[in-house]
Amino acid sequence: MSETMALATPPYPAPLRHKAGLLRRFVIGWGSWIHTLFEKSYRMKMGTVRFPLLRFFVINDLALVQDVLEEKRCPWPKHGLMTELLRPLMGQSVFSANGAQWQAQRAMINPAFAHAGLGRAFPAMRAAADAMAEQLHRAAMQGPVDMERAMTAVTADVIFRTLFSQPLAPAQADAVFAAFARYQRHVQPYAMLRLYRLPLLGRRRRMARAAADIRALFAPLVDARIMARGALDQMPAPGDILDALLDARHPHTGAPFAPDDLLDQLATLFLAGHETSASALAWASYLVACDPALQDDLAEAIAQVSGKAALAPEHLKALPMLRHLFQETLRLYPPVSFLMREVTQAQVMRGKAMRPGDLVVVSPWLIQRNADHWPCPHAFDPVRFARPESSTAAREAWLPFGKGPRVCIGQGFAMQEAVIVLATLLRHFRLAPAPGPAPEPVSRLTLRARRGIPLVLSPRHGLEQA
Ligand code: HEM
Repeated sequence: MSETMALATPPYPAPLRHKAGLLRRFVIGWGSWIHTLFEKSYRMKMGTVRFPLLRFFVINDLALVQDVLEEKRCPWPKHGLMTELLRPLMGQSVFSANGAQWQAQRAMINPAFAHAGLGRAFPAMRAAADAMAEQLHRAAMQGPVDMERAMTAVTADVIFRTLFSQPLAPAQADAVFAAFARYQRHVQPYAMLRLYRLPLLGRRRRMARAAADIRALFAPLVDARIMARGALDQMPAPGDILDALLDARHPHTGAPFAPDDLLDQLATLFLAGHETSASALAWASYLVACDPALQDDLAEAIAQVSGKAALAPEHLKALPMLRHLFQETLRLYPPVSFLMREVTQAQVMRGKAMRPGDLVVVSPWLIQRNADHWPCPHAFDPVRFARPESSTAAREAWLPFGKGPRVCIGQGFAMQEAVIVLATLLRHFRLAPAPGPAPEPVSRLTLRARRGIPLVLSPRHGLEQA
């Protein structure tokens, strides 16, 4: 395997030599957070960044990270700025709510989420991955394929099937991709204008329009399901997440979700459930495209494990290297690169005085690229996840899904989905980077590539299932 070869360093923005001043940070931060980082950001235990509106404390020290994310000493709610950035898309849902409201929502969603139990979700994931392969065979004949778009289509299809028991049409998936890209384009300047206390220049309206385009997908499906449940008492319910959300009751009041709240939760599960996975899968396909030896080893392992049979749950267990590829991708390109929390009590951390309202940033991007935890931190080395000496780092300094009570509800779902999608992709195609510049990661709400991730896909005859 590629273990003995020199390790490749996939693209990331060259850190600035020194911390940028207010004006420079505004200009650079307009397009992407990670471009404002400077060399010391990748080494320091804790740093401070001042904006006219807010002070940010960036915490990389693992003991402090645990203190914040585990909330053992005091509450560390999601910061109001983050809630504001997400509100048009998700309302006040389980991703952004705090305190008792969040607790009740999570309690109502947890059983709904058991409906996405991994065994149960498997067929939906496999069907979406097979549909992806079919579409990609057609698309690949036209030239390089943008993997960001392709991975959005398949992950949106997976979550749609799990939520609503029906596939998402490719045209709908494209519309979601375009609307979310518009949202991302406006949200980053919005955040900068807010932080600098400047007029928002219509950004809020444009974000609301993009969000409405995405949310419009759901209302007709909910209405149709409610009617069907009323009319067809005798018919078995599909038993998907929508059914479970309709049956969910508030732990104290016994009330169901109000119609708007239900839409907020559906939009949240849809967006959190596909945008992040799409980003990581697009980077994973790029990383493997740049390592032909690894790619051939993986394709051979998939063929050995499953032959030409349809993928089954037991095949996934026998493909640890595919899992390590995805873990390493999430280390290098965490889709949620910054977690934001609010200081609720005045306190001192590493000699820095914090006041209520200050913003604390825990950054998977920085922690997972810190040389104190990871040797050759910017290099692509999936095998590191197989080495016993990485186990402490993998436990403590690998947090693409967050940690503590607010840890991602879909972690197991995402890992299973990734292995199915990557196995299907590698079974059908040999991947190579398209000619032209390497993709450039930019981080806004999620981490994406500035101009997409184009790959050349050549059919691998003989390995795809019969
Ligand atoms: C590679 C894929 C994924 C990544 C990297 C990811 C990452 C994250 C992270 C970092 C958080 C915590 C944010 C914070 O602490 O501020 C989170 C929360 C969440 N994620 Fe994921 N996620 C992924 C896939 C999914 C999937 C597939 C679903 C649903 C099907 C999902 C649903 C959620 C929800 C509902 C929350 C909010 C949990 C709460 O606050 O109680 N995510 N995710």
